[in-house]
Amino acid sequence: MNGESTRTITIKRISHYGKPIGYRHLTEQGCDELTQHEANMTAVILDGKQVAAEIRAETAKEVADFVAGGAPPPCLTAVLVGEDPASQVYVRNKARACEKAGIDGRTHRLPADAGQDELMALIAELNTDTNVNGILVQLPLPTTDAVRYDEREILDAIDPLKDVDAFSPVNVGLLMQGRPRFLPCTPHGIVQLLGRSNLSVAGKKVCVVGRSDIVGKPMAMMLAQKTGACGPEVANATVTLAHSRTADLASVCRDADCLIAAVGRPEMITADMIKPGAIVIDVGINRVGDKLVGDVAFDQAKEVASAITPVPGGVGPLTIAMLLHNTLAAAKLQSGR
Ligand SMILES: Nc1nc2c(c(=O)[nH]1)N[C@@H](CN(C=O)c1ccc(C(=O)N[C@@H](CCC(=O)O)C(=O)O)cc1)CN2
Repeated sequence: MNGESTRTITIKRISHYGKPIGYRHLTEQGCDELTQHEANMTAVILDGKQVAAEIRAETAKEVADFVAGGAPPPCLTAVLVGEDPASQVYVRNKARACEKAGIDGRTHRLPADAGQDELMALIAELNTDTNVNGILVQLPLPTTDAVRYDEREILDAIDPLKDVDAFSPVNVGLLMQGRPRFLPCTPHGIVQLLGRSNLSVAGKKVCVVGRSDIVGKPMAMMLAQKTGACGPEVANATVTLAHSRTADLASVCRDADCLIAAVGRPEMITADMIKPGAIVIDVGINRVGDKLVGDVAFDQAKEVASAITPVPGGVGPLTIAMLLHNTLAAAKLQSGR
């Protein structure tokens, strides 16, 4: 053998919703690598719409069972301040998704210049309304010449038991401690997408780019938790939380087995920043002209990655699916059923 080490490899083909996703090479050393790249395939496209439809169907079934048990339909109230076109679309889509799942979806609209006091008064009213199980304030809040909202004060005012976005300090703290009440919708959607695609990040290096309260920070926290703390799907990753001030961002990204981009800068993650065979999750939704693009330069990234989410049709649809899930969870929590 000339002193050379041998490498016994078992190749296991894996798939995502019936489509071949690549191969796992199981070596003697116990190393488990996704090496679709070596197999000379372009990345599998992770279909967020399909996974979201599956989760929404499961939630609809659970809602029907809950109501059949004598409970009123869960009620989600969205608060939309101003007329931002994207926010209007998201709120409308949330209402439609609620209706399809058997959830009572309501929307309160306030003018952009309603002001902090009026918005705080509405939150106080919704907190005490026993018919309302979930409350969300659509973000971002508008800024006008006359009015600037204190977003933190508003999110802090939402009753944590009705906080289906999981943005309140109590729910953030519970997640941090590994005993979440509600999981924030976008990171939870990503965990579901990975888990349901049989993509494990346990023991792997994950780099989350972007430290927002909505995605980056909770995402990092969830992936680093022990098995079971944030659901059975994905945990035990070694996580790096990178951001705009990270030194040599490209090499930090390139070191990751799974790269999650949530920075809000169109196509800033280029192919040279991706480790061959890495899983790439694109959370960005950027409007460039009349096109919607992610934070990842998709066409070049898919030649390097083993699996990648598209924009649109990747992470976005999962956000609303997980919101329905949280609304049902809130209704169950409040009814004690
Ligand atoms: N209170 C909240 N505000 C915001 C959240 C949130 O989770 N809670 N997240 C985003 C907006 N958002 C939901 O509110 C959201 C964004 C995108 C999608 C989505 O399905 N995107 C589609 C593309 C849709 C399009 O054409 O614009 C996709 O990616 O395929 C759903 C929900 C900020 N605010």
